[in-house]
Amino acid sequence: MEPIISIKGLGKTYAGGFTALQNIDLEIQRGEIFALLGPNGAGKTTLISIVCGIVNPSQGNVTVSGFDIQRDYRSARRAIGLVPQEISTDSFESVWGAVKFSRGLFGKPPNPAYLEKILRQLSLWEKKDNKIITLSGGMKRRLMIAKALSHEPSVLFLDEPTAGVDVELRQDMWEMVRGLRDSGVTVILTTHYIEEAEEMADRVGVINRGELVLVEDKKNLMQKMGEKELSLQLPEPLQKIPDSLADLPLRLNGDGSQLIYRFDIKSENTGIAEFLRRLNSANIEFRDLHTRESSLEEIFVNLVHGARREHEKQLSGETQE
Ligand SMILES: Nc1ncnc2c1ncn2[C@@H]1O[C@H](COP(=O)(O)OP(=O)(O)OP(=O)(O)O)[C@@H](O)[C@H]1O
Repeated sequence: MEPIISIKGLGKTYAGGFTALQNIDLEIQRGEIFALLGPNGAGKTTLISIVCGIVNPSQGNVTVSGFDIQRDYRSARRAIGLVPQEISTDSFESVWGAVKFSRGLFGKPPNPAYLEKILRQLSLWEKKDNKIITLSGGMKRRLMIAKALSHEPSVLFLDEPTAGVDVELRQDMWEMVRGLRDSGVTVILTTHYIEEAEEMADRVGVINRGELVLVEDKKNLMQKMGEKELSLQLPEPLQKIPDSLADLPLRLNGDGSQLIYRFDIKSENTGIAEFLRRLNSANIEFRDLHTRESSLEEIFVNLVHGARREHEKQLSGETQE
């Protein structure tokens, strides 16, 4: 199936000469939730802004729903709903008035039944006649989404949808975004909360210093890059790792009551059987054991730090030449 968004060879150098994006190739499939992760200043907003036609690219092409964002700007833009980071609405407008107005901006004929459907989906129907100023922060955020959906876009961009939102509301937002995806909307979100990507995304893209360093199915990513830990609960805490086990990838937790063995999920031989045999020979007993996979956060930190180290190495190489 043709991707809903196709980005080829995209680059952006701002007027001052700063290159914010380079060589970005990315395809977004219809109906997926794609999370774009990256540290501050990595280029996430620049990328979204180009796709939405707010910033002009310096190189490359982007199509949305088959429309070139520069040649067919209006058709491409019509296919997109954008929820920016900042809440910006006319406070004295009613909820209903705001979504109706947003739809009108895209030249769409009125469709009260559709607007009712999205307000109900976003749990805002009861508030349709309320002035925006009377809504809670969470409701205002949902209203921003309703406005972005008002012209029936096929792709929804959410820039940091839950920044500064409390845990409970964040879970509600996640639930709601999944509901949108199930109703056929493709969702692309940027986030600093790795758990958000871990929780919601079908695929993850990591952007660092303007380069897309990785695009991967979330499940594969966690399997491919992740490590696992086997923790043994000890009946008697250990002061230190016994010398006879010193060559193994082991560590103790803070009070010595857990012995933690780290292994690679990809590896054919995890070494667990050997580890347990040697534990027995060392007369170390355990009460309980469990395994844990490394989180997306650990993977992400490794990736970004790894890339930074590589970059610094290159720079120091250049200065030595
Ligand atoms: N109009 C501009 N002129 C010059 N440089 C800019 C402009 N807009 C952004 N930049 C620079 O481009 C880089 C990428 O910025 P961008 O806002 O895309 O990052 P981001 O990944 O969205 O960051 P954050 O997570 O902090 O929102 C930054 O170094 C930023 O300073």
